[in-house]
Amino acid sequence: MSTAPAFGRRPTLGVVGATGAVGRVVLQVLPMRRQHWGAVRVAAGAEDVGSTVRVGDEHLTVEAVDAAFFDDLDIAIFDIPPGIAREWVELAASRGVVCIDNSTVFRTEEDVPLVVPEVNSHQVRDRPRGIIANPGATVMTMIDVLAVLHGGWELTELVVTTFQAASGLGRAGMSRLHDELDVVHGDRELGTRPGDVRRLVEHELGEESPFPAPLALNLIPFVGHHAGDGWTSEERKVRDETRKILDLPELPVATTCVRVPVVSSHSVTVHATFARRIKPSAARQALVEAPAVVVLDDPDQPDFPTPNDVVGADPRFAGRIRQLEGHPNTLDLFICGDNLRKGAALNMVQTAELVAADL
Ligand SMILES: NC(=O)C1=CN([C@@H]2O[C@H](COP(=O)(O)OP(=O)(O)OC[C@H]3O[C@@H](n4cnc5c(N)ncnc54)[C@H](OP(=O)(O)O)[C@@H]3O)[C@@H](O)[C@H]2O)C=CC1
Ligand SMILES: N[C@@H](CC(=O)OP(=O)(O)O)C(=O)O
Repeated sequence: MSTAPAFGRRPTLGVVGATGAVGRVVLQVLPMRRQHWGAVRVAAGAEDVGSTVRVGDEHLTVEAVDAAFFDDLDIAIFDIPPGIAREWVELAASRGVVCIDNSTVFRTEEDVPLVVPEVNSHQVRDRPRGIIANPGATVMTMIDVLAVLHGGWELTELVVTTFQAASGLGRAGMSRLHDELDVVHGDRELGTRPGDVRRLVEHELGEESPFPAPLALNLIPFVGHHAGDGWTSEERKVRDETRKILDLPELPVATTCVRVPVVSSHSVTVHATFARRIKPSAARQALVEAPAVVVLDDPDQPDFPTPNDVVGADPRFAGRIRQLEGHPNTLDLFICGDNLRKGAALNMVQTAELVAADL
């Protein structure tokens, strides 16, 4: 569809990859926000075509992704693997569909905005190619918080460690973690001898896995692939996407990305340095006032966020806010957020709504 919807007609939304880990959450988020849309259509890979998915009370038939699918759409959300995203997104955009893509493919391209509505909503209009990129879930976990702190104290340096859930690798990641947990269940000696978990998991499930090491009873300090100089692709993404969203192209960002045996919800520790002196109490108050952030921070209770406690929730949850003695321009904190929800699906739907309001 190459023209704006007729006056009074609500736009038609397409969800491509509707049966995946993120796509399913898009369909869960939509019923509460259904008033923005006319028809909703869904598409996925061959194995799901013809099946039915639900958006609230509506039952939608999954269509094939082909040129015809894009004919009647105004806006499309893409939650498909990066290897096929460029082809379909560019085809849809060439047919006048405004595309919001969740893959890594367009995020660092100069003429594609990378949008978080709470941080840089104005950029949805600056889409010369008709394409808007959605940030990775890891950056989404911390970006609202960083934007608030940057607004108050001017960020000059970041040191980040991530604790990423299995669902960051979609359905395949969640499924593998559950399979491994089934295998390690019940043996209380397991984990006490070097390599015993790896031997058992590989013996029972084979060596082929979406993860580069066993995840059950373990953690993996390597997410993505090697991107040069010892950094992983995920660590480069955290740096590049953070710089682009905050418009700080030179910001030093040192990240260590770690996969942990959590089903869903990413967490990060942040050690941030600012141009101005920052008091933890003032930072806490600024975060309490931020609409998309919830502060859970009382060391005496103790009260802090954990990934499992926040799964399924929309906000980012911040806690453990403190400062290194003698370093008044720094702040340390811990943040959790559902990587499939605001980390991916909800942010895309909110961005689509901004576009829809303006068509
Ligand atoms: N999981 C996360 O935390 C995040 C993921 N992302 C990105 O979002 C995208 C989707 O991720 P996720 O939901 O985790 O992935 P999943 O593997 O869980 O789902 C992939 C979806 O894409 C569909 N698909 C696969 N191949 C094709 C094809 N050839 N043609 C059409 N549809 C196809 C699948 O349908 P079928 O099963 O029928 O093949 C499925 O609906 C990826 O680009 C990922 O990098 C971004 C941020 C966070
Ligand atoms: N890569 C993240 C999930 C994510 O944000 O996807 P992307 O690769 O599209 O940035 C993870 O593995 O946890």
